[in-house]
Amino acid sequence: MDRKNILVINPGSTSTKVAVFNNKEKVILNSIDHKPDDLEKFNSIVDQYEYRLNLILNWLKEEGIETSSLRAVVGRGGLLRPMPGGTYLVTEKMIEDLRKGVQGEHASNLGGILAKGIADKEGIKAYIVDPVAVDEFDEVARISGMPEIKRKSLLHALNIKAVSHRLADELNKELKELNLIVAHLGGGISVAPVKKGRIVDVNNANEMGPFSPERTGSLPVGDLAKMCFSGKYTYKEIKTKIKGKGGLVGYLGTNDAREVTKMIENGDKKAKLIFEAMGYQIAKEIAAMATVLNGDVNHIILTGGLSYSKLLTEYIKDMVEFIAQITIYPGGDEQEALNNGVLRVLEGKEEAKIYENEVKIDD
Ligand SMILES: Nc1ncnc2c1ncn2[C@@H]1O[C@H](COP(=O)(O)OP(=O)(O)OP(=O)(O)O)[C@@H](O)[C@H]1O
Ligand SMILES: CCCC(=O)O
Repeated sequence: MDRKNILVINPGSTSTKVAVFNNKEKVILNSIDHKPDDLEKFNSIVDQYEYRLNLILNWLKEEGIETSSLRAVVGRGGLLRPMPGGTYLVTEKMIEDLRKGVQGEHASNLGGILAKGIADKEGIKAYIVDPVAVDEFDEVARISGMPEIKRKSLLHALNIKAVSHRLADELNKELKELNLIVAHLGGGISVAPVKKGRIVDVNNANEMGPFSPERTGSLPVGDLAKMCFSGKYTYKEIKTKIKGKGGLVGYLGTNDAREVTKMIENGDKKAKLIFEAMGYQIAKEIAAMATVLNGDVNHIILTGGLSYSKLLTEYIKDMVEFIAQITIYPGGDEQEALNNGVLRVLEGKEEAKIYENEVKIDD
């Protein structure tokens, strides 16, 4: 059979998004949703491997797509060791680290493992592209202010790199000619200065920067320390308050910006204040990243699900348009970004990186 298709696997906490591409053309796309009951029985994310693998293989069968038609398989990469961005071949060492969760557990740790599982059976290559552990920081950006704690690069690298490439293409420029600030506004928020294609700084989307639909972002540290030692909360409860029950969820009981917009339209003053505060913090972070680029900013990009909200984007625009022109790419398409990453390699525009050559392995 003619091997023409690329299988894309993007495992999330509540779904596994799958797609098949023929070159740039999306042949088919599906979101396989997982009920909480189905996932709760597993002790860890990697234990979900067989379960998610079978769902993907059954879906391919139902759609009449033979695995023998696949040219390559690509998965969303996870919390690996800090690494430069790019498209990576999935190697045994990478699989070992994805299984261990070297920087923690994340549903995307399964992406590379599932991709390699399917690719090996077909004797083809498996890849990951721009995982959340992409780290291209300037050294100065790692210093936190407390010697025991380092600033970490954990971010929506896949979409940030993808929209940066998209804007460069649309401007008919090379990415390495541009200085951009990209704000991915999703369930979590990453605001990154992209200097000639390199993400030289970013708020750690899990625990720093602006608050988001369900995360607190940065907090006054003294008050947080007091809360941690108040005896009222366990470590797990505090972690959930920071990520999961923070941000819009903490103040308004929902992580859905559409619901918040309805509340505001119905005259809810608290909802208006909180939503504006989120815009205010995002705008401040964008301006902070402009200083990282010494004010030499060609363009600001707003992307992610929240950037569908005109209310929010207009608020941000009003505060930061003095810095540079703003382009909005609502949503983002991670499946397309994964496919494009592999195509860049298959078409010889980029070389696939080898994980163990790019990261520091000291264990
Ligand atoms: N049409 C819309 N108008 C306003 N807000 C929207 C719209 N569509 C999605 N959102 C909001 O976008 C947010 C989710 O964004 P997104 O889908 O990018 O997040 P995610 O994929 O769950 O998480 P992440 O981007 O952190 O990986 C939610 O608050 C959601 O309500
Ligand atoms: C760690 C940042 C990416 C995410 O929120 O999933």
